[in-house]
Amino acid sequence: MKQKILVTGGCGYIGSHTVVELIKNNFEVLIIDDLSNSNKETISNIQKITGVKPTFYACDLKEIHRVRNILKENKDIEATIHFAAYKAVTSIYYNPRVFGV
Ligand SMILES: O=c1ccn([C@@H]2O[C@H](COP(=O)(O)OP(=O)(O)O[C@H]3O[C@H](CO)[C@H](O)[C@H](O)[C@H]3O)[C@@H](O)[C@H]2O)c(=O)[nH]1
Repeated sequence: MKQKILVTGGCGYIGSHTVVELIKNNFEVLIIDDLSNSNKETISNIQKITGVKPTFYACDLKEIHRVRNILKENKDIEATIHFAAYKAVTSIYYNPRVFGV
Protein backbone atom coordinates (compact mmCIF):
# COMPACT_ATOMS: atom_id res chain seq x y z
CA MET A 1 0.00 0.00 0.00
CA LYS A 2 1.24 3.51 -0.86
CA GLN A 3 2.22 5.82 1.97
CA LYS A 4 0.21 9.02 2.00
CA ILE A 5 2.11 12.32 2.30
CA LEU A 6 0.50 15.71 2.89
CA VAL A 7 2.27 18.54 1.05
CA THR A 8 1.15 22.00 2.09
CA GLY A 9 1.90 24.59 -0.57
CA GLY A 10 2.07 21.74 -3.07
CA CYS A 11 1.00 23.97 -5.96
CA GLY A 12 3.98 26.29 -5.47
CA TYR A 13 7.34 26.10 -7.16
CA ILE A 14 9.26 23.88 -4.75
CA GLY A 15 6.09 22.13 -3.56
CA SER A 16 4.96 21.03 -7.02
CA HIS A 17 8.39 19.66 -7.91
CA THR A 18 8.41 17.78 -4.62
CA VAL A 19 4.95 16.36 -5.38
CA VAL A 20 6.15 15.10 -8.77
CA GLU A 21 9.14 13.36 -7.16
CA LEU A 22 6.96 11.84 -4.42
CA ILE A 23 4.50 10.43 -6.99
CA LYS A 24 7.36 9.10 -9.12
CA ASN A 25 8.64 7.36 -5.99
CA ASN A 26 5.29 5.67 -5.41
CA PHE A 27 3.88 7.86 -2.65
CA GLU A 28 0.25 8.96 -2.58
CA VAL A 29 0.10 12.75 -2.29
CA LEU A 30 -2.47 15.06 -0.84
CA ILE A 31 -2.04 18.81 -1.34
CA ILE A 32 -3.38 21.69 0.70
CA ASP A 33 -2.77 25.06 -0.93
CA ASP A 34 -4.74 28.31 -0.79
CA LEU A 35 -3.53 29.25 -4.30
CA SER A 36 -2.40 32.66 -3.00
CA ASN A 37 0.81 32.39 -5.02
CA SER A 38 0.01 29.59 -7.44
CA ASN A 39 -2.57 28.22 -9.82
CA LYS A 40 -4.88 25.22 -9.81
CA GLU A 41 -3.52 24.36 -13.28
CA THR A 42 -0.50 23.01 -11.45
CA ILE A 43 -2.61 19.98 -10.50
CA SER A 44 -3.27 19.11 -14.16
CA ASN A 45 0.39 19.74 -14.99
CA ILE A 46 1.41 17.30 -12.24
CA GLN A 47 -1.06 14.81 -13.73
CA LYS A 48 0.40 15.31 -17.24
CA ILE A 49 3.94 14.67 -15.95
CA THR A 50 3.20 11.74 -13.64
CA GLY A 51 -0.06 10.27 -14.94
CA VAL A 52 -1.47 10.65 -11.42
CA LYS A 53 -3.77 13.37 -10.16
CA PRO A 54 -2.97 14.22 -6.53
CA THR A 55 -5.84 14.90 -4.15
CA PHE A 56 -6.16 18.66 -3.85
CA TYR A 57 -7.82 20.89 -1.26
CA ALA A 58 -7.95 24.64 -1.95
CA CYS A 59 -7.72 25.71 1.66
CA ASP A 60 -6.02 28.34 3.81
CA LEU A 61 -4.19 26.61 6.68
CA LYS A 62 -5.59 29.29 8.99
CA GLU A 63 -9.08 27.83 8.40
CA ILE A 64 -8.53 25.45 11.28
CA HIS A 65 -11.94 23.74 11.14
CA ARG A 66 -11.50 22.90 7.45
CA VAL A 67 -7.98 21.65 8.06
CA ARG A 68 -9.23 19.47 10.94
CA ASN A 69 -11.89 17.98 8.65
CA ILE A 70 -9.32 17.26 5.93
CA LEU A 71 -7.13 15.51 8.50
CA LYS A 72 -10.13 13.53 9.79
CA GLU A 73 -10.88 12.41 6.22
CA ASN A 74 -7.24 11.37 5.80
CA LYS A 75 -6.24 9.67 9.04
CA ASP A 76 -3.70 7.59 7.13
CA ILE A 77 -1.33 10.49 6.42
CA GLU A 78 2.18 9.28 7.29
CA ALA A 79 4.06 12.56 7.04
CA THR A 80 3.66 16.23 6.22
CA ILE A 81 5.99 18.43 4.18
CA HIS A 82 5.21 22.06 4.87
CA PHE A 83 5.87 24.55 2.06
CA ALA A 84 2.80 26.78 2.47
CA ALA A 85 4.29 30.10 3.49
CA TYR A 86 5.08 33.59 2.32
CA LYS A 87 8.82 33.62 2.26
CA ALA A 88 9.99 35.85 -0.57
CA VAL A 89 12.01 38.83 0.70
CA THR A 90 9.82 41.27 -1.24
CA SER A 91 6.60 40.02 0.39
CA ILE A 92 8.19 40.20 3.86
CA TYR A 93 9.34 43.75 3.14
CA TYR A 94 6.01 45.03 1.83
CA ASN A 95 3.68 43.08 4.12
CA PRO A 96 5.48 42.34 7.42
CA ARG A 97 2.21 41.82 9.34
CA VAL A 98 1.70 38.53 7.49
CA PHE A 99 4.59 37.25 9.60
CA GLY A 100 3.29 38.63 12.88
CA VAL A 101 6.17 41.15 13.10
O1 LIG B 1 -0.48 30.81 3.77
C1 LIG B 1 -0.11 30.29 2.68
C2 LIG B 1 0.97 30.80 1.94
C3 LIG B 1 1.31 30.21 0.75
N1 LIG B 1 0.62 29.12 0.29
C4 LIG B 1 1.01 28.44 -0.95
O2 LIG B 1 2.29 27.90 -0.73
C5 LIG B 1 2.97 27.81 -1.97
C6 LIG B 1 4.36 28.38 -1.76
O3 LIG B 1 5.09 28.25 -2.96
P1 LIG B 1 5.86 29.46 -3.67
O4 LIG B 1 6.01 29.14 -5.12
O5 LIG B 1 5.22 30.74 -3.29
O6 LIG B 1 7.27 29.44 -2.93
P2 LIG B 1 8.53 28.57 -3.27
O7 LIG B 1 9.47 28.74 -2.14
O8 LIG B 1 8.14 27.17 -3.64
O9 LIG B 1 9.13 29.22 -4.57
C7 LIG B 1 9.65 30.56 -4.51
O10 LIG B 1 11.04 30.51 -4.28
C8 LIG B 1 11.78 29.83 -5.31
C9 LIG B 1 13.24 29.83 -4.91
O11 LIG B 1 13.42 29.26 -3.65
C10 LIG B 1 11.57 30.52 -6.66
O12 LIG B 1 12.10 31.83 -6.63
C11 LIG B 1 10.06 30.56 -6.98
O13 LIG B 1 9.84 31.26 -8.20
C12 LIG B 1 9.31 31.24 -5.86
O14 LIG B 1 7.89 31.17 -6.11
C13 LIG B 1 2.13 28.54 -3.00
O15 LIG B 1 1.49 27.62 -3.84
C14 LIG B 1 1.11 29.32 -2.18
O16 LIG B 1 -0.12 29.46 -2.86
C15 LIG B 1 -0.43 28.59 1.03
O17 LIG B 1 -1.06 27.61 0.64
N2 LIG B 1 -0.77 29.20 2.20
